[in-house]
Amino acid sequence: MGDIYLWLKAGHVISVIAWMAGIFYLPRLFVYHAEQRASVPQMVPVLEVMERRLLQAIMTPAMIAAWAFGLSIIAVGVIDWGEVWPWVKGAGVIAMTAFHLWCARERRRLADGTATASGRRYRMMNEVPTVLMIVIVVSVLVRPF
Ligand code: HEM
Repeated sequence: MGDIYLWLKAGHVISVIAWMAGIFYLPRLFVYHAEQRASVPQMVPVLEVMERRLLQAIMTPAMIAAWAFGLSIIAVGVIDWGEVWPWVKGAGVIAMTAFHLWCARERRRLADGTATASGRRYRMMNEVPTVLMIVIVVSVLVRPF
């Protein structure tokens, strides 16, 4: 069992890295998209392709893999649900997934021209996954509660 647990954790960390790489970068592309739309319109189709590929080819498969590996680790049965940290991590992960879904919705809105958010708003939203990532990693590795 020890072996499979370690392989599942390796798969989990690898897919989380790919998911986080995309989730930190996609809102940056939204900032360029919102701010350059009027001044450099020839950038728009390029940004749309970059956003779609990043989300559909990298982030969504990586998120599904992170969930699948994470739930498999839980199924192996090593989590003490009497402690607080698994619940804090779980809340952080659900919030991260909600942020992913917000990104997917904004990508669609930017592509069909119905997005209303400013570059400044996308810049602020860009901080959300950073805060969540810190909460998740500290809760699972330091376990302060
Ligand atoms: C997608 C849903 C997720 C589920 C179901 C999940 C579940 C788990 C589980 C059960 C463990 C093993 C805990 C232990 O036995 O020590 C774990 C470890 C870990 N997870 Fe997740 N997780 C998810 C997402 C994330 C995310 C988004 C991050 C980072 C932003 C993350 C970072 C980590 C880290 C750093 C570890 C510790 C690896 C180690 O012990 O070396 N997880 N996760």
